[in-house]
Amino acid sequence: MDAVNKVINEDLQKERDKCKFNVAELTAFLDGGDKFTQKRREKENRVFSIQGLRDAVPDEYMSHKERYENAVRKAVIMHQTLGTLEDKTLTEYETARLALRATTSSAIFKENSPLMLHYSMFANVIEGQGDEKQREYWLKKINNMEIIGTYAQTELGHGTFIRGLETTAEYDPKTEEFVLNSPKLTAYKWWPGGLAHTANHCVVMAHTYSQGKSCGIQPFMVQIRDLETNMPMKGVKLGEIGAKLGFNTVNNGFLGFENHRIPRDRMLMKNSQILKDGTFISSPNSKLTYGTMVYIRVSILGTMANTLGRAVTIATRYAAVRRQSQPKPNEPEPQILDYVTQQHKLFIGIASSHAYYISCFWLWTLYHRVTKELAVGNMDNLAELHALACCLKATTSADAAVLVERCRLACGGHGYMLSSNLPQIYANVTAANTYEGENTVMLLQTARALVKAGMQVAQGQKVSPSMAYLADQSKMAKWDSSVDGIVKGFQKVAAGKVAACLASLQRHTNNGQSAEDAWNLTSVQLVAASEAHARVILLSVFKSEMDVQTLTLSGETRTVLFQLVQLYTIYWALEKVGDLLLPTTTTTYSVSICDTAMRCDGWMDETSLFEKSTIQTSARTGIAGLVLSGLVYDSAVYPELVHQSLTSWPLQ
Ligand SMILES: CCCCCCC/C=C/C(=O)SCCNC(=O)CCNC(=O)[C@H](O)C(C)(C)COP(=O)(O)OP(=O)(O)OC[C@H]1O[C@@H](n2cnc3c(N)ncnc32)[C@H](O)[C@@H]1OP(=O)(O)O
Ligand SMILES: Cc1cc2nc3c(=O)[nH]c(=O)nc-3n(C[C@H](O)[C@H](O)[C@H](O)COP(=O)(O)OP(=O)(O)OC[C@H]3O[C@@H](n4cnc5c(N)ncnc54)[C@H](O)[C@@H]3O)c2cc1C
Repeated sequence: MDAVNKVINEDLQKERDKCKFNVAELTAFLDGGDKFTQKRREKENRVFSIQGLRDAVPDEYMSHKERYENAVRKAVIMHQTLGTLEDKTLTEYETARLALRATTSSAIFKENSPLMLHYSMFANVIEGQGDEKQREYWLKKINNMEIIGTYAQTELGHGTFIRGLETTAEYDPKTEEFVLNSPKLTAYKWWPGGLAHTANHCVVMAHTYSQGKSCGIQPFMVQIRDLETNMPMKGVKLGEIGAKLGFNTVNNGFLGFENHRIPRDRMLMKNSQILKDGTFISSPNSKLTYGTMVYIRVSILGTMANTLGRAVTIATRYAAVRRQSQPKPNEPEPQILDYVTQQHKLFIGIASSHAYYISCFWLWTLYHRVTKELAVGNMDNLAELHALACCLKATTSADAAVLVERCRLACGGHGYMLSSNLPQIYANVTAANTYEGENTVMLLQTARALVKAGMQVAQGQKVSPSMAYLADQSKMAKWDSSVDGIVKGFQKVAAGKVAACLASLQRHTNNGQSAEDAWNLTSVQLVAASEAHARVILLSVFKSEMDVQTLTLSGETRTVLFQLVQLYTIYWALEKVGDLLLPTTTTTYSVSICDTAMRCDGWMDETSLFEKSTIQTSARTGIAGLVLSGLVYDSAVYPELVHQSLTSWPLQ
């Protein structure tokens, strides 16, 4: 550890020496307590000390096949290591939190692993879709790696439209088997991670038929490879889908069936069942089959926090050590971190990483509550969970992709080097805009719920807690530049957009358009309303969680966390200034956003609106210190991170 703590650059040490807040306290806060910081460090130090995880040559100089084989080699080491580090004393929530903060588990190794789907979706779908006997039988095999699996839903012809999936499973009551087929090329499963060579089992989502009738899309546990020879089973065709923008060691593959027979008990029967005689018993809610996707969408907020956190750590460290240009004659070249434009590029990434992290755990809490309710047949809160998971997954992944690319750009030519790791981080983060529900489609799902809530409000009915603000008819007579005031402004914007969508839908149907065409014609506005709702949630949760969670922290630590909340809130107020300036259908503002900038003069200078979006130099040391002091990552892991003193950034 001492070697790892060796400072490699005097600029970094200089920044580090200025730190005024309690790094250990802040690190423990983000980890969930001192004991978790210790556990995380043990895990990270154990993994980082394994020489076998170091590539003999940079993997970009390997062939596609060599990279895959190298990834398998490391996956085995990681499994053996992380397996021994598994702490059975932790709750599921604590384990998830630890994994999220640990740079070793999800981020660097699992994310690009051929076992990624085995860890992320395979176990979860059995947990969520298997009946008690099936869970008992399969989870043991999965957890001790007797079988390796993936989640095979997407097909060549359909990814978004699950009800359009073409893989068929026809029940044969004579043999009490299902016969799986891929009737057309478009029915081939296409994309599942690990499917090409790694997985020997998978959960297949197939259009199921029994007694000549459709039973909808059901999940099936299917063995696709012989456990001894690893060759494809009879009636199973497998292969690799080819090189991609990223994830090139995840081994994404294709899968086709030709009269492949499986026993009846391979249909996962927690929610729906097919009896021996072929009688179909449908699920109380057909969308329970989609449960694993909701689980992953929730976890994607954490993945975005972790991924963006790594990118902004790299870029901010770089900005502390890179010296460039000579704005003041006869003075040394300044650290590029002293340029306000550089701060403007990076500090929002630091704030966003924390906002996603806090929102992830807030949403996890709802997820676990709804999962418990579903277990006793209570579906009341499933729709709200689905709506939140969709818009937050879409918004955080879209923002993270933009901000990671901005981190790359902020490092100039060196950011374009693969050795910076920023291109690889970008390749991974941008995929989250597509997988687990393409972002536009996800935003439109939330828009469905918003339109429904808007109509309920109009009829004086109660709506779900996360949409309750839609019923707030109070006028914002004067712009309030506090965080709470800006959050309220965003609530008015979202409410106005929802109202405008309702008006548009009504106008189109009044003009004779069908409901579906009216929806399509209004879909751009619906996506915007859904994003506005996501902004309300992200901003309000970040603030409200900080209000509650930081009560026991010291003054300096609270200050720096609330500076993040303020930066995040005002950044988005300025990004969405057009929405905030526009009189919405439910609210008009007598004061413009410029007054906000005026009121935030502790933050901003008094010139153009654009310059008001920058962070004064006096605050430069503040936010940079957060990441340079190891807030985003513990300095024990990135010892060369600097501690940056915080100036007293005026709080509103
Ligand atoms: C974290 C690191 C690891 C990452 C690993 C990543 C590897 C990647 C894996 C994958 O990508 S797996 C494949 C993921 N694929 C998808 O996400 C497909 C997206 N499509 C869908 O989810 C659905 O097709 C749809 C878009 C939701 C539409 O479904 P459907 O056509 O059946 O329903 P609708 O008619 O639109 O809506 C009907 C009704 O149902 C409600 N609903 C829809 N989905 C859910 C759900 N998951 N949970 C609860 N409720 C749901 C929907 O809101 C409608 O309700 P009402 O409005 O009628 O009340
Ligand atoms: C890296 C990666 C890993 C993946 N891993 C897996 C995996 O392990 N298992 C698995 O099953 N799948 C996996 N997928 C597939 C992924 O789930 C799908 O790509 C995703 O669901 C999008 O579906 P699609 O590719 O068919 O795109 P499409 O749905 O065809 O989207 C194309 C365009 O059409 C638009 N569109 C589609 N439907 C609508 C609509 N109703 N309204 C408006 N616009 C619409 C979309 O917005 C988008 O702009 C992975 C994908 C990637 C990129």
